[in-house]
Amino acid sequence: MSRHFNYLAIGAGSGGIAGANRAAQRGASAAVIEAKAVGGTCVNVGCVPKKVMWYGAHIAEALKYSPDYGFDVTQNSFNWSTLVKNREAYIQRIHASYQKGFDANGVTLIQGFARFVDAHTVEVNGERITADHITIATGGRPSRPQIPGSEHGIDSDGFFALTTQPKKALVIGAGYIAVEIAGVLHALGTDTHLLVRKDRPLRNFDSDITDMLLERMAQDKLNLHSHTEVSRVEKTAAGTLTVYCSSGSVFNDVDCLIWAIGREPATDKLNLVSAGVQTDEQGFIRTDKYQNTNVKGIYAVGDITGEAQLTPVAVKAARLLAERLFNPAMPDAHMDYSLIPTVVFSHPPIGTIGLTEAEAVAQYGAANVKVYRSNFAAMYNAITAHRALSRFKLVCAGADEKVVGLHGIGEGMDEVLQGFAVAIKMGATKADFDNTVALHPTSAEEFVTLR
Ligand SMILES: Cc1cc2nc3c(=O)[nH]c(=O)nc-3n(C[C@H](O)[C@H](O)[C@H](O)COP(=O)(O)OP(=O)(O)OC[C@H]3O[C@@H](n4cnc5c(N)ncnc54)[C@H](O)[C@@H]3O)c2cc1C
Ligand SMILES: NC(=O)c1ccc[n+]([C@@H]2O[C@H](COP(=O)([O-])OP(=O)(O)OC[C@H]3O[C@@H](n4cnc5c(N)ncnc54)[C@H](O)[C@@H]3O)[C@@H](O)[C@H]2O)c1
Repeated sequence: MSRHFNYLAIGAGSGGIAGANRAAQRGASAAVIEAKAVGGTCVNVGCVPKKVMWYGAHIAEALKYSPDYGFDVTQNSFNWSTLVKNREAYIQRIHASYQKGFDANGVTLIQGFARFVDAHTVEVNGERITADHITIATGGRPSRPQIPGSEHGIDSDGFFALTTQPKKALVIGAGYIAVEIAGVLHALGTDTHLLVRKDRPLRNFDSDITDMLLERMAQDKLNLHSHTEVSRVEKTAAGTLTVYCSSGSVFNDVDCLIWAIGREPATDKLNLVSAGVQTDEQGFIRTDKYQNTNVKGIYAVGDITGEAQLTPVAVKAARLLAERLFNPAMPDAHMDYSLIPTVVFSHPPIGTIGLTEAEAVAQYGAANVKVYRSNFAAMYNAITAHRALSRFKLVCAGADEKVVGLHGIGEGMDEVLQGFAVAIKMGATKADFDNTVALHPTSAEEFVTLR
């Protein structure tokens, strides 16, 4: 048995789905192969379940503030499994809507694990499938450290598989995932410890923003352990974990250890050698700006390319590739990887685009960089005993004070960023920000009233 398509995506995650649908909309016969669940990391074990958990944490925080708003509420319990059940039902609905989209566009979904046979052929479930154009969109998986007992921990996939709430959790790592999972667990009432190897999490972010994150973590009593690296994990007879660190500290009675130490590309089992596709030493498939790999007719998009590992990046790159291949009006379509906005769903959320202050100084020289910042109490917390600060910051460069970086941490920052990202992508200057009438009373207005 064999089939032929104009366009074939391997992996039905953010990039694979977006590219196959767009190719079909442009008249190509298109198929996508998925080994696990449609929607990939984002829908099943990433953005979507994470954001649902974050909203759950948000409600826990609102309950904490509610007495100051006049509510006399008795919270009897929090049922983790109800939250998980409703979250998974939502994910099932997303699966169904993807199938509807495939049906509407005429995309063929093939369930199974794909391996290359040659540059135009893949094999799945014993069937050979050929295509004029093949896009590798296989994403990645969580990494594990090579230390004794690491198998006693779980990773972000395991976190989303938890059906009961951990009592005492250790989250290891300093990136997005570690910060987000630790924040959710802490807000929902787990005794949470975030362990980072250096002084702080999110070290690539603007230090003014991470300073405020550290303040807010301390205020909320989330246990951050800096300069703490796990060296060994042991399981006790009682089933709990004892976690030993190279600093000498030991954590006892841990019932959940979560590794959030980065992700590795899923290229190892694809048999790329048969197709002649090269990877870098870490296994990522590097492409040119048109998503071309080193083999003609084979492309890569999304996390597998090692570029910014974000769903909208995978989606946009895949759609633009499909436009280039099948839309004669867009022969030069390609993704612009500059100025990608990003949000960390911490407590409160962080939003950022462009250069940090340190990066701007390195690029333009200190004399050519001007920074504006504001610390303020968002009105949400103005009447609560919990007086929490937000911090917003603009990094400007050159005589015309072009805004080259915008950073914020505070309630609502996740929603504030998108509109400002448009302005910055268009090359807005500080004067453009100043010329914009504020929206009052909001946190966002701070960005157009900075002095
Ligand atoms: C915990 C977590 C939270 C995240 N939160 C956010 C967020 O808030 N915002 C954001 O923008 N991004 C977030 N991300 C990142 C985002 O999920 C990824 O950037 C995005 O999913 C990448 O899409 P992709 O198409 O490259 O790969 P994936 O979504 O990983 O999809 C790859 C698919 O390929 C399949 N596959 C692999 N090999 C084969 C094979 N040989 N044959 C068939 N199928 C195969 C896999 O099963 C998978 O379904 C998060 C990630 C994680 C882990
Ligand atoms: N809100 C979002 O948009 C969002 C959320 C989650 C993930 N993501 C994407 O997924 C990607 C992966 O996230 P991530 O958090 O897994 O990776 P990451 O690369 O952002 O962070 C991994 C962290 O783990 C640390 N680390 C590595 N080895 C370690 C060890 N042995 N012990 C302790 N710490 C160790 C690293 O120093 C690094 O800080 C992100 O880069 C991001 O693009 C995005």
